[in-house]
Amino acid sequence: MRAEPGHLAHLPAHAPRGVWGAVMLAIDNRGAIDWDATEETIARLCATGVDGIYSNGTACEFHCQTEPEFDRLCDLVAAIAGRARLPFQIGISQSNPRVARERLMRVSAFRPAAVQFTLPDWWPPSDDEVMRFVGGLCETAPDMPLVLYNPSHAKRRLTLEGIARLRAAVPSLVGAKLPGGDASWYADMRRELPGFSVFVPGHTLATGFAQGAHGSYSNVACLNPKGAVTWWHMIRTDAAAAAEIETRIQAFLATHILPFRARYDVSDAALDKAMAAAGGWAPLGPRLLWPYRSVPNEEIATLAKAARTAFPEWWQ
Ligand SMILES: CC(=O)N[C@H]1[C@H]([C@H](O)[C@H](O)CO)O[C@](O)(C(=O)O)C[C@@H]1O
Repeated sequence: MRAEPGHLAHLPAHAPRGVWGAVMLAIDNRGAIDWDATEETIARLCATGVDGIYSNGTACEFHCQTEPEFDRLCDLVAAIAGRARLPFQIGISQSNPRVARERLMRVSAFRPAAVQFTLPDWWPPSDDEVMRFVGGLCETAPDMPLVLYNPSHAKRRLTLEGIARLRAAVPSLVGAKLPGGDASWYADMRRELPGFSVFVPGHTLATGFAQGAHGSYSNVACLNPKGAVTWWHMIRTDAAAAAEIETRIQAFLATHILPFRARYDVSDAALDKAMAAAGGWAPLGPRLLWPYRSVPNEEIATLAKAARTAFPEWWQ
């Protein structure tokens, strides 16, 4: 069974939907955060028509930020998104659960639309510990909508049934950011999580939406936020055209992006930032914070050309 085309309408009003753009950090030649360029990047992202922006996902290198950097970035994101009247989410994710809880306490003051969190990560938490952790986040900020970020590289992966149990116990859990799956995964998702916002990877959004997903914290928006927004509109109005674009996106990733993993031994954050640098919509290079490796600068011009050849309509 396919999902109702109107499945977005079945979400509660405050649940996230659509294409959200990742805040990414501009890094200077010495390896420090370039705050001016980062500010400019966030402002440009806000002007692209995305449904919202979020900071401190993987692409934002949350795992490498110090606490003062985290606070400064939250301040910046809240100010710029506020000025643009755009919803924003902040990730409080941290492998140390007590530090994550402290981040949650501090960001509540900025009134984000929701907060994203990963599970405690050094020692994989048991079911009971997961429940205590998420319950504790809810106690810390009872009115804050929570979004679980449980990617495929998380040390503890929850099943859809596990997420449903968590949601039953913690009603402020409104959504999750998940790797998605095949048709049977989506069938399980529709059964287990009705009215719950499920976001899937950017390059699978057309097939994901057709099967009941509600949006994406999107890698396609790293490459070209306006293009990702146009595509999202198409996904809801012209499924055949949207599927054709998805085929092109996946071919582009397979041919031009994923090979960087083996060639340079880089992380997903490095792939996202290489795409952003090639997209050229912001003063952003491919460099990551220490100690992570990046796609070398010399690759960006070739990648930029490949992107414009693959999606000429996005750079007109
Ligand atoms: C393929 C894709 O869209 N990847 C995106 C992922 C996934 O949305 C998430 O891991 C769920 O699979 O989130 C990010 O890492 C993040 O939040 O910074 C950005 C990245 O571009």
